[in-house]
Amino acid sequence: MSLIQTFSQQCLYSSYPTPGPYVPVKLRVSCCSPAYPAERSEMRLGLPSKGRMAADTLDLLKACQLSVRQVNPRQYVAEIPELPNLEVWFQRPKDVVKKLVSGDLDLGIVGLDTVSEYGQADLFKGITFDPGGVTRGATPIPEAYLETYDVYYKGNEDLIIVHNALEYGECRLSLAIPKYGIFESINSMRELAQMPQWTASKPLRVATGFTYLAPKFLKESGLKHAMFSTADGALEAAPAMGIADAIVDLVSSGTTLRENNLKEIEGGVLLESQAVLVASRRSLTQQTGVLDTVHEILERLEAHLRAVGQYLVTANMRGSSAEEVAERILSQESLSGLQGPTVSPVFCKRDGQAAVDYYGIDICVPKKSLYKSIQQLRAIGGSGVLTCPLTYIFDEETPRWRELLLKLGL
Ligand SMILES: Nc1ncnc2c1ncn2[C@@H]1O[C@H](COP(=O)(O)OP(=O)(O)OP(=O)(O)O)[C@@H](O)[C@H]1O
Ligand SMILES: O=P(O)(O)OC[C@H]1O[C@H](OP(=O)(O)OP(=O)(O)O)[C@H](O)[C@@H]1O
Ligand SMILES: [Mg+2]
Repeated sequence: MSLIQTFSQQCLYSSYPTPGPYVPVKLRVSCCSPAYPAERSEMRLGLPSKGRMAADTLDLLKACQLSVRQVNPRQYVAEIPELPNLEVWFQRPKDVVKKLVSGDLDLGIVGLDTVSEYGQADLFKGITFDPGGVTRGATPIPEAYLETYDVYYKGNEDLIIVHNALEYGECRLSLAIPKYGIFESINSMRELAQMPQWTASKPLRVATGFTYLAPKFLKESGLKHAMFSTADGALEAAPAMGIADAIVDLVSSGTTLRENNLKEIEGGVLLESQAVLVASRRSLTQQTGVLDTVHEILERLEAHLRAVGQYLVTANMRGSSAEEVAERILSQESLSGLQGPTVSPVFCKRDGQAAVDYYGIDICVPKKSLYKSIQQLRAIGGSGVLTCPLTYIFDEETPRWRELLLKLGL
């Protein structure tokens, strides 16, 4: 698929038909009906098989008591005992998305960048890709592809982001240019687009693995003359090697750009990304059990992510009434809790009757202000302070569940 993209984008978007040093592209296309599989009874969740997201994804699921059980680390299929009738399939992140689009997976966890780049179902409609094909890159694009290309740019709604912020894999997709030479004084996309150097015969050469998002972004930024080459890694070397003028790649700490004398520019961020839970609309609406399973996963994810970094603090406090104790607690800024403190009477027996001298209090506090909260509690008379990390905070309703039902029109 990426070769089809590269091929069509180079020919359509670049101003000249046979791009100089760029490799000829081999492809063969054939028509077929949409590649949805026969109805399956089991649900399938795709997880990254390798790379920086793989371990974090398993860790997150484990923290939600959804541990993945893999009989053999070389096997690509596994299970989550808590979720019956669900198969886990380990795939490369981009293949998770492609298989969601083709209907071979129902759910997946990958970076938003990967969903945005590869989640374009319309490109696949009526086309299969054969990497062993024979057509060469200089061949004119048949009319049918032009139509596909147009549809493709409009995006699609076949994939639904169920949870958009799983709080790992944070990075951004950015355009970067050299700090030196003709780019020394260029600091924004507007300035880059206005440079006189880019013409039909000498377009801006961009190296990127994002052959859908990058051309779309440059086109929208008003950069008329641009062409694209693709590579699988170490893109940051391309400008210094003279292969490209700019790159579009993922950035998180910015170290790789800095070490390679490259800089980001104003307006040059294409996308902010982190891990997301994504589902096929078709599976959600048509396959038995998928929506219920998504509800359970979503509830656990939301409740867990809400609880991350929060501690439950309990203490006893002497007081004349629950209100008086609550007022003392609320006078301290670190002790207001999620919805205010819970204050409950501690009963003791005095002269044969139940009496209250102490109140038990429960508060949630962020880990970073835990010690400060304990100091404040002590200062207002708290004793017997206990703390424990929280696993879940379940709200009355999972906000993203409501959003999902709305998106599905349910
Ligand atoms: N530097 C980074 N910091 C944080 N997250 C990143 C970074 N680079 C990539 N990611 C996120 O992790 C995902 C997987 O990236 P990773 O490099 O592990 O795999 P890949 O690039 O698809 O595969 P490979 O590099 O092996 O070809 C990306 O899609 C992105 O969401
Ligand atoms: O801003 P930084 O923290 O320096 O991270 C950015 C680098 O991380 C990713 O590469 P990765 O490590 O995945 O290697 P790859 O090029 O082989 O994918 C990305 O492609 C950048 O090269
Ligand atoms: Mg990578």
